[in-house]
Amino acid sequence: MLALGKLLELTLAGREPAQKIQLTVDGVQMRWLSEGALEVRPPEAKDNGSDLLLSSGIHGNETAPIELLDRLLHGIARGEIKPRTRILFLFGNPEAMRRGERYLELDVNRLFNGRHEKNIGPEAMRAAELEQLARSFFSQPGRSRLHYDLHTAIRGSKIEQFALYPWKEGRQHSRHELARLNAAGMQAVLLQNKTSITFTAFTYEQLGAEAFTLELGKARPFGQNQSVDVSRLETRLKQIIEGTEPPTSSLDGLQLFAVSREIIKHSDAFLLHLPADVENFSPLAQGYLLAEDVAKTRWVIEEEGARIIFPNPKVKNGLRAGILIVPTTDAGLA
Ligand SMILES: O=C(O)CCC(=O)N[C@@H](CCC(=O)O)C(=O)O
Ligand SMILES: [Zn+2]
Repeated sequence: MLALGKLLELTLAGREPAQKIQLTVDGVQMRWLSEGALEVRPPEAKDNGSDLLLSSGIHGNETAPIELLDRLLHGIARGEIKPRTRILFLFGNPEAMRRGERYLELDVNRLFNGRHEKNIGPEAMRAAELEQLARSFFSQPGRSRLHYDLHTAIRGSKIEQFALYPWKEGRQHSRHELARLNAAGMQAVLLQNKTSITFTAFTYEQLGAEAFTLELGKARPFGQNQSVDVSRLETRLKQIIEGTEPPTSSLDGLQLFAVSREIIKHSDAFLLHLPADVENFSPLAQGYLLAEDVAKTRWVIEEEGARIIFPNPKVKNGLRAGILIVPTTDAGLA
């Protein structure tokens, strides 16, 4: 296998490859751009005009998505997967990956869309670099742009695999992209309704990509991901990469949710009234006191059919400590 196919090994070892550009037997070019960043370019005659950004390791302890991208890269480097798309592979937070931690000082996925400029340290610099790599990758006009940022969650989930779809004023969510996610094994999609500071919010809002955060199961250390079944996503990604994706338009079985409220932790006095092992998508009854904070702030459930995802009272003050969601329909899709 070509040495550049071992991007994960290089990244975990903190090494730069001796040779920055390599060609596979089929003339596919692999180009190392920076730590944890590699571009794959098909021969011009094979290029189908699609640009695909695949990122993982934005949170260093979410290893199933890192292992998935590693397998895809190996397949390409061995000539077993024959790309017709341009691809940018990114491992988001290499130092956190080496330490097996979500982040070191700052959560990289809260540093996009301008936030890195208001912070200092290696993670703020990395977020700036990731923005630059994505901006440069998606700079070619006339090509389709798709970004999947792959994650696993801190806790178990009543719905194992789901996507979060960013929002931008004046732009409609795409039915076609949801059908694609359905075919890739996602069981639910959460439609955002305001701007955000995540990586996919940046590529969606500023670079015009279709962009999704994909949650694939529970976070576990390297080599312990047997229970995280990414087979349907992996198959779909290979098809997208090779330009052999079967057409699909079905949203059958796909559950849609809208954000009702983000629970923001304002102070160290923040209290979240949920058991530590509560699962994502757990239902919450109307009238339930979910959280309390300074100045007598109270979060009481008013919504019918409310559920909670990503509850986390340990986030830094000012950040989201959970998302309240409600069921929605496909009425607003384009
Ligand atoms: O399990 C959790 O609490 C967090 C899992 C995770 O990392 N999720 C992403 C979602 C990003 C988005 O909102 O699109 C995150 O919190 O960064
Ligand atoms: Zn994550």
